[in-house]
Parts: sequence; C-alpha cells; structure tokens
Amino acid sequence: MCGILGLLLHDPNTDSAPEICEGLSLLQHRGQDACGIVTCGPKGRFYQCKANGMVRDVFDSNSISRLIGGMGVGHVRYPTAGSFNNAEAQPFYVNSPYGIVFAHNGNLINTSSLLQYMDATAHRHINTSSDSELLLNIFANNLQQTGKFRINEEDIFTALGGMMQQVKGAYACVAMLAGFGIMAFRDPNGIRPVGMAIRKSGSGNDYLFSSESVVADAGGFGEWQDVRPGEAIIITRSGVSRRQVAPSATFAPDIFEYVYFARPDSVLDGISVYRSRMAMGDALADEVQRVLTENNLTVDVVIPVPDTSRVAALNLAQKLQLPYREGFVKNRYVGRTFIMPGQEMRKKNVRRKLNAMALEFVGKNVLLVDDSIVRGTTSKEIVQMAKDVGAKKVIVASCAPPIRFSNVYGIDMPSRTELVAYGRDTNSIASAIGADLVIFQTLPDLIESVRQFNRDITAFDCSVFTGDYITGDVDESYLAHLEGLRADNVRGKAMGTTEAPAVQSSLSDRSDGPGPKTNGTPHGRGSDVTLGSDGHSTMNGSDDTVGLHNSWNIS
Ligand SMILES: O=P(O)(O)OC[C@H]1O[C@H](OP(=O)(O)OP(=O)(O)O)[C@H](O)[C@@H]1O
Ligand SMILES: NC(=O)CC[C@H](N)C(=O)O
Ligand SMILES: [Mg+2]
Repeated sequence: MCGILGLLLHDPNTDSAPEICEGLSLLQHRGQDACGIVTCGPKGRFYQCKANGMVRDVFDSNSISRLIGGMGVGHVRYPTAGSFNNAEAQPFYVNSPYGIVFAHNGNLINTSSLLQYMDATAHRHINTSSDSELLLNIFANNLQQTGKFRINEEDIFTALGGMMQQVKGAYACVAMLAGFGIMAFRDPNGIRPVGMAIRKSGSGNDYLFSSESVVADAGGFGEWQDVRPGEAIIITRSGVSRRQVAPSATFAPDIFEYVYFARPDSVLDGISVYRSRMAMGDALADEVQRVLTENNLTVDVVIPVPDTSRVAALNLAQKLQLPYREGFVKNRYVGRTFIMPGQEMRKKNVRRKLNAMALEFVGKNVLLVDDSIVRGTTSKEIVQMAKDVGAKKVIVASCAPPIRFSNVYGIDMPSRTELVAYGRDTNSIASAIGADLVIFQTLPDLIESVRQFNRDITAFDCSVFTGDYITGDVDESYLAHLEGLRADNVRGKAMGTTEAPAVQSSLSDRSDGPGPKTNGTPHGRGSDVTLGSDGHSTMNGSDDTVGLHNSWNIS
C-alpha cells in the first residue's frame, strides 16, 4: 500500500511543499520504504526530492525550502512491484509530453504485455521494474497521441480513458502536468482509495487529493469526496472538471484497508474506518463466545496487539464483559512491522516494538486480539512473549478470516507459502503460532462490519480470503509467476534494500537561477540524480519551451 497526495494552492506564490510533507507524514502508515515530493513552480518547472526512507528522514527544512511552487504531488512507498531500489521511489516523472509527474497506489497485473507494448509499439524506455513507471508511460503515450502543442481537459480524459482500457489491476493515482494542474483517478473497480477536499483561501480555493481523509481533516480542508471508480478529476487554476472515463465495473474497495491499512480516523468511501473496526470487534465477540463455549474454556482478560487491533479489542471486551488490559506496550519509535521488507527485519522488530507487562498475564487465560494474522510473524512472537511472562493459556482472536491467498492489488503478500494459514486448518494455525486456540472472524461477519455503514457498496475485494480476484485474469500461472518474482526469498527483491545509497534528485534546483538547468545538484540529505523515470530524459524536463507552461500564470 502506498500513500498518494496532490495539492494545488490558490495562491501560486505560496509553496505547497511544507503542507505536502505534513500530509505525507499523516500517510506514513501506508508506506515506510521511500517517499518523495515534486512541486511545480514558476514557468512550469518541477522541483523534486525523493529517496528511500521515512518522511522524517528524507525531508528537512532545507530540502523542503528548495521545493518551490504552489502545486505538487507526494508519495510514500510500500513496494509491491520491482525492488526497493531508491530509483523506484515515487513520484515518477516523464518529460514528454508536456512534463508529467505521477504517484501511484496499487499494483498492475498485466505488466508483461504492457511492457511489450511499450517496447514494440510505443517505443518508450522503461528504466525500472516499477509498474508505476509503466503506468505513467502508458498515460504519457496516450497523451502524446493527441499530437497537440497544447492540450485541454478533454484530451486528458480521453488519454486516461484509453489507459484504463489497456491496464489491469489496482491503481489510485495523482498526477501533475507542468504548469497546467493536478489530477486524480481511480481504477474501474475502485480497489484503492483516493479522495478530494476543498479549503477556502482568499478569493478562491485550495484543492487536495489524498489517499485518506485524515490529511484533509488535519489541513482544514472540507467537502471530502471520494474519487469514483473509473473517474478522473482534473483541477486547474480555472476550476474542477470530473468525468467518468471508464465504463462502470463492480465497485470493490479492498476490505483490508478497513482491517489494517487505513488510519482509524479516516473515512473511506463513506465508511468510518474506526466505526468499522468497532463493528469487527462486536462481531468477533460473538464468534469468540461461541468457540469458547464449544471448547469449554473461559477467558480472564482481553489484551490487544498494538496498534491496529485496539479499537476492535476494546469493543470485543465490552461486549463480552471482560476486563481489557494494555498488556503489550508499544515502542512508539518503531513503525509498522508488517510492511517492513524481509522476514528477518519483521521478526526482529516485533520484539523491538512490543513489550509484555508480566502482571497482566501471569496465571491468566488471556485472549489476544489482533486485526489479522498474515505471515504469523506477530502472533508467533507475542504468544511466546505472553507465555514467557506467565500466561496460563493464550488464545488468539483475529478480526479477519484466515488469509490464504496472494494479494495482487498493492499489498506485498505475493507468495501463498509465506502465509501461515496457507494449507492449514485452524488447529494447525494455532500450533504454528504456539497458541492454545485461534479464533477467526467469519468472512460474512467481516463484510457486514464494514458494509453496514455504506450499503451502496455491494462488493469488496476479499481476494486474500477467497482467492476470487475482482479484475479477473489472475490464475494459477499468474500467481506462480508472481511468487517466482516476489517471494521473500527471491534474491532480487531482498537485495534491493541495500543495493544503492539513498538518492535524492532534483529536476530543477532553486539555486540554479534562470536559464537552462543542469542535472540536479545534490542538496538536502540526498545525493545526486539517478536516471529515474524516463530513459530519454535529461532530467531537465522543466524547460521553458514545453507547451503548457504558460497556463500557470493564468490566474
Ligand atoms: O501475521 P503478521 O504477518 O505478523 O501480520 C499481521 C500483523 O501485522 C500488522 O501489525 P503492524 O505491526 O504492521 O502494525 P500496527 O502497529 O498498526 O498493528 C497487523 O496489525 C498484525 O498485527
Ligand atoms: N503499495 C503500492 O501501492 C505500491 C505501488 C507500486 N506498485 C510500487 O511498488 O511502487
Ligand atoms: Mg498489528
């Protein structure tokens, strides 16, 4: 999962980067591997800073001050395609046509045929193994086909409509055209979230696109609206245009956003993540009661596995009238372990992150509540920790059903064999994680916990539980191919983390002064430019002569 953000400020002389950086820090839970911001300043010049690392590591006041311009795009990355190489940090950029900057959340499933098309037909060079760079180039190629010196919103809608027919998979995207404006669009199934919000600013409006509404709340934006599946929204200084660019398909947001990914204080597609997690706790309470009775067991205390499961665990405890105790204390300086790269790192960090308070466990039958059990890394460690400090019996309850299938839409679960529930029934899952008993939410209960807040949504992507993939075209051979490419033990993926030093690049540097730009000078905390998004690009893509730049000065 990644976080995407776009911002257009009414006053073009106010820099957007500080606010984009703030927003990215609010989306940090969606991606901890890399982040980046590209802004567009006077004369349509792009200013870029991106690198591997968390927001607080990549940006400081110095690097932010060099990102000038009243509109920009930001990204936090959790890789699901390609490697962890910092050349794949986003946003991506192509200089032709017009200068486009692009940030993507999701994952494409037909990259092989798209790459072939890029090579044989479009003659565009893709410089990384990132599906996001590919997606950007498909869009750029479609835009190029207009053959126009200056384009308008209609041309962009047409290019995006064409792109949506060519690509398959999940994509929520924010893009920026040099000197023109920002846009957001969402795949026809609406698998990944993105929305828009507005804030009054002087005589006009500031506009925000973000993966989650929490960014809008924090920035004082209102009127949050989700981008509809298959819809594109373009914002220029002249206003907002929106269009359904792809025929309607089944609207199926990924239910795992509600289970784990999104922040509880976000509202996605009209559903409060917090409320949905409360409902998951209520529903799970009934299942826990049923299974405990069946097994003739009692529970003394309910303990959440921080952080995500807390909301559900509290509701569950209240419903069962059991004491709720924070038996594990979380080190607030350790991030989310599930989205860390590599099993070794995830395992080590569960211990670094959580500490068990013996008093709350000793001599008790404890019910540990987690939002999900995926690889079992967390549950295996915490069950052991609970036993080590003297718990009598350890029962684990999960707000999500067993996860037995790969995710192909933007969550890094490519390999079924890495999943602890793969090929195991509930009893063998319990033995695998060392628990006395494991209790899972049923799928109908999970769906109802979320859907009750917006009955207009008739389907959710639940493929990790069912193996039914909403886009089609995901069969055994595709899954085997994906496993070969991306499983934890595949060298290219694992090695990517250490492959290259952190890179920060600029498309244009504030200190350069007027005139032709050289390749980005090192600044801030990064080093020099890599050939990132476009093999043909000199990275001077913000040249004054590019068609659309003058429109920046319209208002
Ligand atoms: O079975 P696993 O492979 O361990 O994955 C599932 C666990 O990972 C996540 O926690 P994480 O530490 O990422 O984030 P959190 O602090 O938001 O709960 C999730 O909340 C589960 O606790
Ligand atoms: N998690 C995501 O959304 C990842 C986006 C893209 N597939 C990448 O790997 O960079
Ligand atoms: Mg967790």
